[in-house]
Amino acid sequence: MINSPRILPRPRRRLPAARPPLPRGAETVITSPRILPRPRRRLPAARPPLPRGAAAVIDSLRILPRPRGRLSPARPPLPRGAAAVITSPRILPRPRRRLSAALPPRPRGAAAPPPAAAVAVTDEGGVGPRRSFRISLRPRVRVVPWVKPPVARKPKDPAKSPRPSIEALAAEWAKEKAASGAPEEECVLPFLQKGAPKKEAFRRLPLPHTFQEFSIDPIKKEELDNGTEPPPYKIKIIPTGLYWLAALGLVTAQMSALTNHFAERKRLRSLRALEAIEKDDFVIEFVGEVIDDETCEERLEDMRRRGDKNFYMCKVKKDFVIDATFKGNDCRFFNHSCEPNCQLQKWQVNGKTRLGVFASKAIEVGEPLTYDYRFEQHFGPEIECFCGAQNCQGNMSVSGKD
Ligand SMILES: C[S@@+](CC[C@H](N)C(=O)[O-])C[C@H]1O[C@@H](n2cnc3c(N)ncnc32)[C@H](O)[C@@H]1O
Repeated sequence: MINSPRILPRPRRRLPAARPPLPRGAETVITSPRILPRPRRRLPAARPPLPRGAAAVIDSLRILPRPRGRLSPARPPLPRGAAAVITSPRILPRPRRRLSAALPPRPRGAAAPPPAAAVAVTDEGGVGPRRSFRISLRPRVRVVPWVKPPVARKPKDPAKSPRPSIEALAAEWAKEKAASGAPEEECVLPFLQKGAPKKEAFRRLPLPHTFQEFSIDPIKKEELDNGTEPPPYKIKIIPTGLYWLAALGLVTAQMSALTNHFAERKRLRSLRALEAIEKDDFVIEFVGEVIDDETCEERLEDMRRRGDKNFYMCKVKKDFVIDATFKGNDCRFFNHSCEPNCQLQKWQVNGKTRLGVFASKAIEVGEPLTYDYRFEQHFGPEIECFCGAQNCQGNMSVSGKD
């Protein structure tokens, strides 16, 4: 499992210089995911220069002055039980020297920040659900480890029996599996095997996916229940070989059309595996706001009017649309592929319908994670498909179905 973000070299093509270059050694902290627009041209220079050393909190289109004390104390905690809201990226100041000085030091002996989830988001540009201005990621940009804020725990209900541990559930699962006649080696859970990364138990659930297993994922559940923000998505910039070819002067008219095509592809934010995933493994749950058809239509209309290109809705059934536009987890970054390595499945868990992504083949570390939207009920206009698969259908028919 890769725990630290790898920032790969910036592609050759220069990004629009809408933003002045960061001073040497400056760092930017990306603390929460935000799908940024793909500005066609330069953004209007309406943004006044920040005063020296000032930090900006970007919340939609408003640039707020930095509060005196902590970075964003103005944001009230979410109500209990509310889903974690992914609303805005917080850009920390561009300090003259080291950014880390601006962050509170980790107390002695404190645990290291939590490792990455089983998946990482790579930013190759993208169009977001809300208009904002572009954040230029420069080669020196570094993702600073996220320190989990203290969790507001719910008081325990003494009447409720304590939740069984993962190990207890695993033992129960192994017993069931053995009873079903499975060979001995299949009755051992991968994450309990010697040398297996401990975190795996909490990030992904093993085979087979009983309802019980599907409904336990303590970390994900906690993120959704306690109203804290989920960990930031790791951003990687993947260079495209085509830019090197372009630099070598091999660009013909056809070639430039191809480059444009790939430049389009490059803008796709994608999700990559941070650990090897076996076939049929549970990868992640598709979560978001559950909205009815009417709200869904309204939101789609808003998005069309704004010219949004990325859609994050998935229709489960009538009046049951999961919208990960404003609230969601890494699952919202799964791209479509005509030759996917995952599959979105509908599950009934304790009487509730839930969506889970499962690996449809063995997946290597670093591989982009995809599923086929055409077999799922995804929304959005019919758009050209950039999946690059040999059997690519050319477009994604992603209109909603009942
Ligand atoms: C659920 S989002 C996936 C994450 C998205 N790439 C992003 O940057 O946020 C779905 C959107 O991604 C884009 N997308 C996903 N797969 C694509 C593909 N194969 N070709 C073109 N666009 C794709 C489409 O704009 C689609 O509406």
